[in-house]
Amino acid sequence: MSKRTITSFFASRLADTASKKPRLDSPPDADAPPSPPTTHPSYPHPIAALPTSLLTLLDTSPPPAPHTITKPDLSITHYHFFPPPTARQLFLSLRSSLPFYRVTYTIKRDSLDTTVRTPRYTTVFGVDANSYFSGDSSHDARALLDSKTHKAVPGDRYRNCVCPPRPIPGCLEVLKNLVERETGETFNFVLVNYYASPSDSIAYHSDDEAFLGPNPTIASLSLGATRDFLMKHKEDKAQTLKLALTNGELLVMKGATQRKWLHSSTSIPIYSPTAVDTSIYTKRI
Ligand SMILES: O=C(O)CCC(=O)C(=O)O
Ligand SMILES: [Fe+2]
Repeated sequence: MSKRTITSFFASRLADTASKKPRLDSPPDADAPPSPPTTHPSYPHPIAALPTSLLTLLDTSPPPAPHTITKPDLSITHYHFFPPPTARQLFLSLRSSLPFYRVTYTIKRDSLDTTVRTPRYTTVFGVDANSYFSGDSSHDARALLDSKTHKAVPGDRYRNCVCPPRPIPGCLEVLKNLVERETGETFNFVLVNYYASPSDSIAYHSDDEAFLGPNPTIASLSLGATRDFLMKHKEDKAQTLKLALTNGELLVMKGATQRKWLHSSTSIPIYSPTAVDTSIYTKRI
């Protein structure tokens, strides 16, 4: 590449960056006091807002450069969405503010009921497209309303639901908005997995639950340690994929990907007190 070409390449990148709008809807004022925590009766405790200094970093991060992967029945785009130091601060902030839990469920093993604990921490927010929460994350008495009638949702609508509706707290709403702006998609669930030790992982599965629709878009933001994301085609066993998801990377799966492929996330190979990981998993319904 000639010198002239390199210069013009960087000149156009700089021009792009300068013309890019701020990434956040309301860019933070660095001197503003932190927003109050988000509260709701469905939360075990108030959920702290992201620190203002971190919001400022999110707003000034450079625009990400997407990469696409071409394989049969697969639609994946991935981005270096946040610079690693910003992603690390996000990880620490969310790890201390979010109410994580281990999901347990019961299976029959040799006709005995056995309780299984999932090998990761999780926390889920959002509600399906039949309902929505009134107000926004600055309101603490947000009511669950029917999407069509705009009246209170009947008490039994989510009675047997494994993930009872919970409004998305402000700290995750910010990230959801950034992902929506970049991908042009809208999401109404945010699931955060926290892999707290080397033995934490998620087994092969696809996010193909009926309520997600036939071709759901799933965006996954990785924060913390680099971790292998493994994929295999459901029918064509020769088709596999291994991606090392790094701190601050955003992976977007679309189209037939959930119908045709399985994905899993391994436990991390080398453990140190800092090599823990979380992924923010945003689902569109
Ligand atoms: O943590 C990840 O990257 C994947 C998580 C996942 O596949 C899920 O929660 O369904
Ligand atoms: Fe998944």
